[in-house]
Amino acid sequence: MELLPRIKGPDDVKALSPEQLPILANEIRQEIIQVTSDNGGHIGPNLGVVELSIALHRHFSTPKDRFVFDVAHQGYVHKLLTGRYGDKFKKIRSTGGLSGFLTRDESEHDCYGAGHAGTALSAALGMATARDLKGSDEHVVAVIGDAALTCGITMEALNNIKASTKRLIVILNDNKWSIAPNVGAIPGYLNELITNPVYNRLHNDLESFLESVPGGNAIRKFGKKVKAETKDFFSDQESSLFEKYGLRYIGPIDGHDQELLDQYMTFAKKCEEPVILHVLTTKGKGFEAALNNPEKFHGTSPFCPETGQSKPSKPGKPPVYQDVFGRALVDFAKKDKRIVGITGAMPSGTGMKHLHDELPGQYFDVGIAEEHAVLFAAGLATSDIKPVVAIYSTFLQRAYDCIIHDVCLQDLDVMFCMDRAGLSPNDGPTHHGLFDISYLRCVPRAIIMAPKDEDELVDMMKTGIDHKGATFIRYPRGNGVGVKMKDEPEAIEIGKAELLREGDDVMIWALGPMVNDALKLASKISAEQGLHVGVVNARFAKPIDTELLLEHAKSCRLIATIEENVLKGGFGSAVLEELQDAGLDTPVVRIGWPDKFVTHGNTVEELRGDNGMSPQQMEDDILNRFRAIPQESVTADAIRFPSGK
Ligand SMILES: Cc1ncc(C[n+]2csc(CCOP(=O)(O)OP(=O)(O)O)c2C)c(N)n1
Ligand SMILES: CC(=O)[C@@H](O)[C@H](O)COP(=O)(O)O
Ligand SMILES: [Mg+2]
Repeated sequence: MELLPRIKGPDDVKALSPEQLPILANEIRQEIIQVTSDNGGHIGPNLGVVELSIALHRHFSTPKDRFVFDVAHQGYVHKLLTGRYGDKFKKIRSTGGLSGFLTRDESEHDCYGAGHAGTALSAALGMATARDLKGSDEHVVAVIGDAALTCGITMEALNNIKASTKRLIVILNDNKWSIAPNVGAIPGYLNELITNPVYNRLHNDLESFLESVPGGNAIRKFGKKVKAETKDFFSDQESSLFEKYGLRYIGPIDGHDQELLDQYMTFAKKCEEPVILHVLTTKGKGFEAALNNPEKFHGTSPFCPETGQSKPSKPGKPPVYQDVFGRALVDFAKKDKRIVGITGAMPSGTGMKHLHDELPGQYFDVGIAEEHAVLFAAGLATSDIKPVVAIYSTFLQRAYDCIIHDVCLQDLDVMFCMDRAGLSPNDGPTHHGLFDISYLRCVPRAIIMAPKDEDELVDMMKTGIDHKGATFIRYPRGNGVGVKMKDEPEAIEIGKAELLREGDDVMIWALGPMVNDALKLASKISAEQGLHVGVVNARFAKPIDTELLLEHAKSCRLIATIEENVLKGGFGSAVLEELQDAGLDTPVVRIGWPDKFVTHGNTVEELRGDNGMSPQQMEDDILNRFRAIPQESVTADAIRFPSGK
């Protein structure tokens, strides 16, 4: 009988014999490989933390003890060990299945949610401090990756630990990888700790502890030998960066050695000071294809479990927006050496890898450091460099003040390219880019564009590169619409919309790829309802083409807006503001995302249908609103609903 199905929580893990643990580890790996081959997901990070997660559940007991995982993309093993094996896990990241990250409402064992990097240490410190204030005795364990150390918030928390608590356990899961190879000074420093082990300064307590456990003496002797050999490397009083921050540094140890993990976890639990246990793991361990390509298998689409080959997508699909962006950026950067590209540890996801490969001198990966990326760009822009900052819509939320205070207030010339604007269906609420129009529209000097297709994306990049000031281009995850690309991009007049279809009953003002949905809708309503429905490709959420909008507001019975953004403060709100400012009361129906966090699901279409944004729902919204307008020339029964209502 397999072990995994019997594991309902930490007590079941603790009940296993040491001999059973590798069997359990293997079962977990097979389950993760199988399920992610069907659903896609973060297979690499999770295969790397199997033994570590087992050790955590053998030494601590959630929900009383608390685990805080950074990003929480590596929480699949924790979920499998806390009763979520089975149908729910088989649908992880899919409709009705588990979240691909931890969320507080999914399980009592998940004390803290995530999806964005860098939050774990601060949250864990908050929990430890709360414990101290209440006088309770639970353990708090933060699990952070090596790339989490490139994140400023992690360093802010590190700085605060010593002043805040006496007991906090930090597990540094060092696999040398972010999504791409980790960057900056941190990996080099961690490597120093590995190649010249800081060695945990065999204090009496650790030394006597190691004497008391089987095999401990060997570790103790190794430690003394290393200390002797490295004494010139580290003077006694300064052994590691972490100890300067007031944490006891232990490690590095093999994060796949279950026995070693047991010993060091036992020791860490006894520490009456904050401790960081540096474990070395291998991303993708147990699956050859992931070992050979850690970047691809950090977060992957469905694949063949035997070969690791991605499951074939429909032939002839249009290019994905990130690659259109990346290739165009290379072309622009070749023509203008002032152009540089900046990514926050997302070269492949943003398409910046194309610039890295072709013009490495004009490429910068600053790590998981979005605030720094924007400030770095601001500094570059003061010296006649044209920075192009490629950060997902959702991750750019991190750098909001830097956008306002540093780039726009100083009127600096920076172009922001925000991929994943719209839904990231499988990643869910932490990754949907549904707020950027709202959070940017109120910022003076911000110019916000959204292309209707991949060809217009490149035109908007040209527009942003030519413009002297802050421009933001937002576009969705995934494939373009398959239009022919111009040979040479053409800049667009700032604030100029594009009239695609005439109409005087209803004018649909759509933004971004929703323009294509709007054209289909207009044709259908016109054909079925005998209404004259027009479509405008708005192109700009700021500034709006006020002249054209007011012309339509005076000539049409209804203005409809459609956007891939929340309605609150979105593009439709901008249209309302313009009409009000002009003293016009033309009816407006706004179609966009509701004021809620949209869960994860299988597809964009499915989530749209769940949130009132299917084609039929959009059509009904428009007709309902049109029908409610008191108009002598159009009687209510002249409007037949497609469904015959
Ligand atoms: C603020 C933010 N920026 C970027 C990302 C994208 N991202 C997700 S995981 C990851 C790398 C994490 O590396 P590490 O912490 O070392 O964990 P590992 O995947 O190696 O286990 C990145 C950059 C994110 N989730 N949040
Ligand atoms: C966990 C994380 O934030 C990234 O791995 C993210 O899931 C990547 O998203 P894309 O797959 O849309 O690039
Ligand atoms: Mg890592």
